[in-house]
Amino acid sequence: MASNSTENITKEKQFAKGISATEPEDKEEKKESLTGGPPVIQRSGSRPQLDLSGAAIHGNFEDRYPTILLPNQSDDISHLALDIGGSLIKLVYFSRHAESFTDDYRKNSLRKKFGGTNGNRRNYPILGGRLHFVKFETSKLNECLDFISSKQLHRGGVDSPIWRGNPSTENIVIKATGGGAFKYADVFRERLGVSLEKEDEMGSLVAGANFLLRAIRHEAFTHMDGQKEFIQIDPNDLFPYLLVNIGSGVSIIKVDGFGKFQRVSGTNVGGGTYWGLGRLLTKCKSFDELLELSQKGDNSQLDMLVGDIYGGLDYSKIGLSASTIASSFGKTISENKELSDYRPEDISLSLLRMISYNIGQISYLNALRYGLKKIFFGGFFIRGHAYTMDTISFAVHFWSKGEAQAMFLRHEGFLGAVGAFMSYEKHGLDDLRAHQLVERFPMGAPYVGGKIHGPPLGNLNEKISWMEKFVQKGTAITAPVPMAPPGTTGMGGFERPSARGNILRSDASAALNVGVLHLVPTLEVFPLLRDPKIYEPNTIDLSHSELEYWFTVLSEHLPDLVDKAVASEGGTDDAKRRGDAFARAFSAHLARLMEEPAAYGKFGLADLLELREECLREFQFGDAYITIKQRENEASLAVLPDLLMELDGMNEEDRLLALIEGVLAANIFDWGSRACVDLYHKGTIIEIYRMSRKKMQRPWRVDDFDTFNKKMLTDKRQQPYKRALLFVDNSGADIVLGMLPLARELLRHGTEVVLVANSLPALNDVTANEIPGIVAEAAKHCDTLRRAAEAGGLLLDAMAGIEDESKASTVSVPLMVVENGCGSPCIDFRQVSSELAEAAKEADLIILEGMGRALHTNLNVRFKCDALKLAMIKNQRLAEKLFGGNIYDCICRFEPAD
Ligand SMILES: Nc1ncnc2c1ncn2[C@@H]1O[C@H](COP(=O)(O)OP(=O)(O)OP(=O)(O)O)[C@@H](O)[C@H]1O
Ligand SMILES: CC(C)(CO)[C@@H](O)C(=O)NCCC(=O)O
Ligand SMILES: [Mn+2]
Repeated sequence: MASNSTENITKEKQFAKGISATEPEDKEEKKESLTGGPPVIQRSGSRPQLDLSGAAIHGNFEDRYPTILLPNQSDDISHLALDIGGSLIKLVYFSRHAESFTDDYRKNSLRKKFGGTNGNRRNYPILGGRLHFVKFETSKLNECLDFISSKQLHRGGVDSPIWRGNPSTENIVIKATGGGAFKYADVFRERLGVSLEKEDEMGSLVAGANFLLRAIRHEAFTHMDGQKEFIQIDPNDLFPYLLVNIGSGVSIIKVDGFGKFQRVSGTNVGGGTYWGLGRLLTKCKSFDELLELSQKGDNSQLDMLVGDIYGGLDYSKIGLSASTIASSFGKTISENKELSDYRPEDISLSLLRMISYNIGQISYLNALRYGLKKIFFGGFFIRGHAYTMDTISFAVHFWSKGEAQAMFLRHEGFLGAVGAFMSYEKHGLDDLRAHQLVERFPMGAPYVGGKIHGPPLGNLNEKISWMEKFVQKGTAITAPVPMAPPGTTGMGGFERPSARGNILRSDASAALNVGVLHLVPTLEVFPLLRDPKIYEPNTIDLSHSELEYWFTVLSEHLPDLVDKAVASEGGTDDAKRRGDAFARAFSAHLARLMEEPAAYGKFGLADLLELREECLREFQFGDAYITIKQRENEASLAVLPDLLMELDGMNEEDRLLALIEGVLAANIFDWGSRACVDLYHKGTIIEIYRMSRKKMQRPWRVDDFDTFNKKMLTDKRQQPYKRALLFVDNSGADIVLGMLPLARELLRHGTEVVLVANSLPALNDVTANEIPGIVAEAAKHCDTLRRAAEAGGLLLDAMAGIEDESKASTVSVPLMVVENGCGSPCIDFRQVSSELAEAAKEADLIILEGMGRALHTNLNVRFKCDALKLAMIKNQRLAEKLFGGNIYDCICRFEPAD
C-alpha cells in the first residue's frame, strides 16, 4: 500500500476539517448558532451583565478572530485604567479576544452528555481577552493621550463593536488613580472627551497587590546576592503584610485583608529623589542612563566608609566592617574637590545605594513596629534592577537579622493601575484565579528602540517590520544583560558591584519581563489531580545546563520548522516574511532566556515549548504541520483495517499486549525530535512503524504491563473501568494505529472512552477538532468504533449513510472527544478546558501518551484514579537522565489509584 498517497482528495478534505475554522462554510454555521443563541444570559452574583441577545459575528470572515457584535449592550464597558503618578503614567488595558462560538456538533453533543453548562462556570463567551501593561513619562502626557486615542482604548479598543455607530464619548468614564487623576482630569475631558473616575491611590495599590499576589503564579520573588527566587504565595495565607510602593515618593502600607489597610508611613526620599538629584549631579538625560552609569561606579569615591574613619580597621565590636558605609557622600567633605572632579558613575552608584538602603531600613522599622514578616516592594524605582533589589533585601535582612523578608513583584510599577482596573465591578475580573490567567510574552509590545513607548504595534505588518529592524540595527532585544550583583561583606558592609562592563537592559527588553495576561475564564484545575496544591508540571528543572541543551535543540530545529511553517501557508512571499520574523522573535526569546533564565518568571520546558507555538501563532501560522499531519493520517488509515484484523485474530491477553506495544511503537512519529526527523528520510511511515514495532522488546525500560493487564482482565464479568480519558499525542500512526485501536479495546470492555486532544495545534499533535474526521474514516472499517462514535455524537456525516436497522441496534458505550485547553506538546493540569474538567468527573482511568504529556510533564504526578503513562523516549539525554536508559526505550508506567 502506498504510504505517502495523496490521491484521495475526499479523505484529505475530511482531515482538513480540523482547520476548517478558516473556511467560510464553517463560519456561516457559527453565525447561525450565534443568532439563534440564548436570548439573555444571566450572570451570576451581583455583577452587571452583558446583554448578548442578537450577538453576531461582526466583520470579515477572513478575520482570524472575528469580533462579536453585541447590539443590545447598553453599558459602556471601559477597558482601560490609569495610574497617573508624579513620574510615570501607567496604563492597564483589556483587549477582548472573544472566544469562538464554535457550536459544532461535537461540542453540542458533549454538552448534552455532560449537562448544559460547563461545570458551574459561565457558559457565555465573554471576558476572554488580554490584559496589557504600558507606561509613559508623565511629562509626556500627550504621547499617552495619542496612544489611547490611536487604539481607541477609551472606547473599548479599535475593534470594539460597542462604540461603532456611536461616536459619542459623552458618557465614557475611565477609572484613574494617582495624583494625575485630579491634576489632569480636564486634559482628558478636552482631549478625549472622557471623564476620569478617581479611585483612591492607596486603595488601588493594595487592590492591585492583592490581585496580583493571589492570581498570578510566581508574581513575587526574593532577590539576594544576585539570586532571584520565585515565591509561591498561598492565597489563603497572604495577610498581613507590609506594602512599600517606591514611586517618586514612597508609601508604606500595612495590609490586613481585602480593602483593609492603613498607610502607616512614607518617605519623601524615593525614586524621584534618585532621578532628580542624579540628573542634577550627573547631567544624565534619562533615568535608564543614570541607572546604567551606576553600574560602572565605585561608591567608595564619595561614601565615607567605617574604614575611612577607623584607619582601615573594622569596628567589629558593633558589627561593622571597614567597608561598611558610615556616611553616604561623607567623603566629599574632607576632600577639596569640585563636583566635576567626581565621576558621574560613582555619584550615581552612591546615590542609588543611599536611597535603596534607606528605604529598606525604614521599611524594616515599620515591619518591626507592626510585627510583620513579609514586606513586598513595588513601584518603578525598582525597575527590575538587581543592585537596587539586592540593596533593599540586604538592609531588610541585616537589620531584621533574617526575621523579615523583602519580596518584589514582577508587575512592580503597575500595582495602582491594576487596582484601578479591578475596581470596574462590571468586568467581573475580581474573582479570577491563577488557573484562568495565562501569561504570554509576545513581541508586539508597543516598545521600540529602548524608548519607553513606541507606536502601537497594532497589526502584524508593523510587528514584522519591527522584528526586521531590530535585527538590522543590531540592537537585538537580547543584547543587554542584567547587572552584576553587588558584593556584600556580610557585616553590614556593601561593596560596589563587580563591574563587568555590562549594560542595563533596555526598556524594550525589560518590557518582556511582564507578559500580556490572557484571561481565559473557562480554564479549570484538572479535578483528578491528587494534590493540586503542590502540582508542578515540569519533570526536570530547567537549570542552566538544561536550558543550554534545549536552547541548542530548539535553535537547530528552527530552520526546519520555519520551512514547514512557510510551506503550510503556501510558501508565498508574505509567508516567508512572517516565517523570518517568527524565527527572529523566537531566537530573541531564547537568547533572552539564556541570559537570564528567570526573565519570564519560573520557566520550565513546557513553557519553552509553548512559547515556540505561541510565537508561531503570533505571526499567524495556524498549523505549520498540517500537510504532514494529513499525509500521515491517510497513510495510517490505509493500513488500519489490516491491523484491526490482525488484532482480532489474537486472544485477549496477547491483544492487550499488542495494543500497548502498538501505542509505544507508533509514538515514534514525533516531529519535535531531531533523531526521528532524521529517521523519516529513511523510509515511508508504514515502514518506520513496522520497524519500530519489530524492535519492541520486553521488558521495556519501565514495564508495568503485567499489572495493567491484570487489572484489565481479571474479572471478566465486570467492566474494569467506567470511563477512560486518553490523552493523545501525535497525528498519523500515533493516533490511528496506536491510540484508536486501544480505545476500541476499552470500548469492547464496556469502558466509555474520551479522547483528549489539543485545542490548538502544536507540532504534529492531533487536535480535538481533527479527531472526528479521523474517527469517521476509521469507523468505516470497524463497527465498534462506529457505534461508539455515534453514541458519543461524533459521527454526523457518517450516520447519514447508515441503515435505520443498524441504528436501532446501536447500544454502545460512547466514544467522545474533548479538547484539553492547551496548544502545546505538554500539558499543565492546572489549566485545562472546562469540558475536560467535566469529562474527568466520572473517569477512573487516565492514559497519558507521548513524551510531552507523560515524560517532560506529569511523569511524577499522581492522580486520584488509575493512571497509565505510555511513551517512547526519542531523546538520548532524556532517556539517560530520567531512566538511565537509551533513545527509543519505552515507558509503560501503571500507577493504581491506591
Ligand atoms: N523611564 C523612567 N522614567 C522616569 N522614571 C523612571 C523610569 N523608570 C523608572 N523610573 C523610576 O520610577 C519612579 C516612578 O515610579 P512610579 O511610576 O511607581 O511612581 P509614580 O506613580 O510616578 O510616583 P508617585 O506614586 O509618587 O506619584 C521614578 O521616580 C524613577 O525613580
Ligand atoms: C504623595 C504620594 C502618595 C503620591 O503618589 C507619594 O509620592 C508618597 O507617598 N510620597 C511620600 C510622602 C511622605 O509620606 O513623606
Ligand atoms: Mn504612584
